This record gives sequence, structure tokens and C-alpha cells, in this order.
Amino acid sequence: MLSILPGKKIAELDKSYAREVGISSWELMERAAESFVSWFLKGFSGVQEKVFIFSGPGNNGGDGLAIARLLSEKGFAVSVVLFSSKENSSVDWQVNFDKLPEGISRYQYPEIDFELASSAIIIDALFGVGINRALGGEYLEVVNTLNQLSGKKISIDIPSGLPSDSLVEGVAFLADMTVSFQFPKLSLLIPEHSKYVGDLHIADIGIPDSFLDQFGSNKSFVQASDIQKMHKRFDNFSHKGDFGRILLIGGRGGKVGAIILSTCSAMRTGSGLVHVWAEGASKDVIHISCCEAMVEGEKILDELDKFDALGIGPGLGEVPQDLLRNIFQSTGKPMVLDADALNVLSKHPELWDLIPKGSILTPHLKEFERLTGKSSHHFERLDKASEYAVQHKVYLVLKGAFTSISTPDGKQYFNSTGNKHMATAGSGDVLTGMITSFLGQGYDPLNASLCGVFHHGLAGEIASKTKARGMIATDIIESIPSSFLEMQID
Ligand SMILES: NC(=O)C1=CN([C@@H]2O[C@H](COP(=O)(O)OP(=O)(O)OC[C@H]3O[C@@H](n4cnc5c(N)ncnc54)[C@H](OP(=O)(O)O)[C@@H]3O)[C@@H](O)[C@H]2O)[C@H](O)CC1
Ligand SMILES: [K+]
Repeated sequence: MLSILPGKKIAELDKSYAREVGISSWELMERAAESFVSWFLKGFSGVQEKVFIFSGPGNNGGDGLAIARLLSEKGFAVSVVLFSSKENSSVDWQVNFDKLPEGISRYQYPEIDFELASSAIIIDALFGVGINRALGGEYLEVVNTLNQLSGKKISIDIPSGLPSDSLVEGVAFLADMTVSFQFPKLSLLIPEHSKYVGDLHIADIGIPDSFLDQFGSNKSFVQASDIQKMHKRFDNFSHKGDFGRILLIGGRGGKVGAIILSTCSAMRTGSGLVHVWAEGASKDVIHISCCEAMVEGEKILDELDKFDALGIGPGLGEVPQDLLRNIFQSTGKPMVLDADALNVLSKHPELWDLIPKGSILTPHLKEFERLTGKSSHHFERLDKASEYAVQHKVYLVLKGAFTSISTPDGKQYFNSTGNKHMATAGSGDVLTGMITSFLGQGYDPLNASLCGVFHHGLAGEIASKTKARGMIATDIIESIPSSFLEMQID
């Protein structure tokens, strides 16, 4: 798992890693440049030959110069635009400046005709994690101009102008793609910055996770290789009881569709037995839509002990708080709480400390706001999520791009799968079914949350390859099996 370190720790990280493995800071920069270039060649080989690199005075600018050299060696027509004098630039910038091959065109700002750059790929190497104030003067001027150009724009490490751990002030580079080194900076994961970041790619520069761990970050970025290890393995003698018996509670009135989505997704996630509590006419509809499920009446609420996990909320509608209170008091097992169950909790904070420890709450941003009040930005929301999880000893899954999972011990995990097409009705109900299913299969609440969120996102990515903007929640469910196949989970 990749630790997410604050920007101000990165210089320290570089220094101590270079010392540990006996390489120079320039060699580490070279690795970063090579990693960027190998990513670049996969997407841009033969597409476009002209590249303009805007290089600032620090090591981000130094990365830009090293990349200029490597791309020029690969046959691209590279130009660099410089801002500071050599002596006012970082040491490794100077080394890379001296290594620039003859064939690279050099411009000293403001002596550049932007007309030349307008048909090129623009690489932003103005500032990285060392930015310490809002853009001003010629940097502001150039970023404003570049932001008007229509060609492909790529940022190295972080779009220039974005601080690594706080909200942007003023102007920042609008990248189509950002290639961040080793781990994503926190700032790249928040919704307010999404228009600057574009598509995010993480470029490995060879610093092992275990080395990053020494820096004691409580935030991590979760990738496929982490998730693979969290899965339980079953064998040929496993029977449906081993895959868990779960109960889903919701689907009242006109919202039966929500609990059907949760039910079908729990089945597709591998649950052995899925029971659904529903009322009135909803029962028949559930039977018809998901014939593998068992539909239960009110009496089942007296038999909660026989279930390995509960998922409560999708399509539940307004219910008296006593329903939740009774459920909380009659089982100590962790459960998944979503949608209308969260709305009951928002109105009744007196229930918060009755929630069984280790339960998983899955609010989207609006539901989270109802629970904890308005936040002025996502950094504040993340802090509140962490506080809530610690205080009430629950897992708080805050849904959205890079869904975060806050834990009772103060850690925060960020998911790496999913895309914009998943913002569709019922997508959250699918997630509830998936997490409840994993919980019922005996995964601990953290692994159930991480695996649920990861496979939900991966299934969404797979479905959107053929459905794109037309994707609906059912398509995500249909792609859950492919997400297991892709990860070689049998
Ligand atoms: N492990 C890794 O991830 C590696 C990352 N690398 C790259 O290095 C940068 C960080 O480099 P650093 O030199 O620390 O910082 P910057 O390049 O971002 O620039 C800092 C310089 O800019 C000046 N500054 C700061 N803000 C402004 C501003 N708004 N306007 C003008 N100038 C500004 C600052 O100096 P001051 O004295 O003026 O404050 C600095 O001189 C990282 O992002 C990666 O790209 C390494 O290449 C390899 C390992
Ligand atoms: K940059």
C-alpha cells in the first residue's frame, strides 16, 4: 500500500532513501524522468512529435529537463522554456541543464511565441511539491496562457499552482493528465482539484512501500496488488454456509429497486445465502428480480443472530428510530449502514454510540453532510470523517472519486478504481450489497470495505468499456464477476 506523505516530507524522503541505497539525488531524479518517459511512450509514441516543456527553478523543473533529454533521444522534437537563470536554479536542475542535447530548442521566458507551442504536447514542470505560495508574476502569466491552449497538457508530479496538502489559492495549471511520482499527493485526490489534475497516473520510482512506511503517514493509496492479498481463499470442499448468510433490510414503498440492486450485487460478490427483509408488494418484485434470494417478513428481525452480516438502508424510506435501535441492541455484530439508515442516524445522534463497533457506514457526500454538517472543502470533510470513525469506532466509507475509508484507529485509505460513469442511480446500493457480502463471508470490516470499494470501482471500469455514459447500476453488477477474473480471485 502506498503511504501518502505530506509534500514537506518529500525532500526528507528523497534524501534518506538516496543515502540508504547509495545513489545521488540526481540519480533519483533520473529514475523519476525515466518512469515518466516510459509512461509517456505508451500513450504518445507516434502520435505527436512536438513537445514543449515549461521548466521552473526547482527539482520539478529539473525533472522537466531530464525528461526533455530522454524524449529528445527518443526522437521527439523537444523545446524547453526556462524562467530562472542557471545559478538561481536547484543543483540537480543545473546538472540536467548541462546535459541538454544540442538539438533541443531553448527559450528564456518571455521570449517565446506561444503560437509554436499551440500545436505541441505541453509538459508542465514549473512547480512540484515545493510550491510555497500562490502563482504570481511571470508564472501566473504563463499558466494563464497555457490554460487557454487546446493541445494535450501533462503535469509532472502535481499541476503547478496546486499545493500538495491544501486547497488551491488563485490560478493553477489545468492538466489533462498528471503523472505523480511514487504516491499520489493528497491534493490530487480531492474533488475541488479534479479539473486541474485530469487523469491521474502514479509513476513508480522504486522507493519500496516499506521505506515510505517509516515516515508514519496515516493515509494510504490502495492498489490492485494490495487487494489481491486481502481475499479469502475457498477450496473444493467449501459449501454455501462458508460463503456467509446475510440479511439486507430496505426496499419499502416505491424504492424496492434499491434493495434489489443490493441483493443481486451481494449474490454476484459471492454470498452463499442472501435473505431480504421487505414489506408488502415489494416481496414479489424481489423474488422475480433475484430468484436466488430469500424474501423474509417482519418476524426475521427476531432472528438476527442467525446472520453473519446485515446491510441496512437502501430504499428503506423513513422508519422510526426504534427499528434501528432494536437492531443495534439485538446484535453486536458489525453491519453495513447506508442511505435511509444513515438519514435516521443523522436525525438521531443519540443512536450513534449504539452502532455495533466495527460497523461500516457508507455515506455519499450529501449523506455525510447530513450526518456531520457542512464542510467548506474536502480536506475538512476528510478530517471530520476520520474524527467520526475514531469517536464512534466505525469504518466510514465516504463515497465519490477516490472513495476514502476512515478507520477507528485513525487511518485513512483511498481507493484507486472507478470512473465518472459510475455516478449513476443505484451505484451506492450496489456497493452496499458488495460490502455486506464480503462481511458475511468472514472478511474483517476493513478488508470488507477495501475489497468492496475496490471491486465496485473495477466492475464499473469494466462495464464502462462498453457502456460508457450509458452505464447503469445493473451493468456494474453484471461486471462484478469480471472484476474477480481480472484479479485472478477464484
Ligand atoms: N521522491 C520524489 O517524489 C522525487 C521528486 N522529485 C521532484 O522534485 C519536486 C520537488 O522539488 P523542489 O525543488 O523541492 O520543489 P519545486 O520544484 O516545486 O520548486 C520549489 C522552488 O520554487 C520556489 N517557489 C515556490 N513557490 C513559488 C512560487 N509560487 N513562485 C515562484 N517560486 C516559487 C522555491 O523557492 P523560494 O525560495 O522562491 O521559495 C523553490 O526554489 C517534486 O515535485 C518532483 O517533481 C525529484 O526529481 C526526484 C524524487
Ligand atoms: K508540475
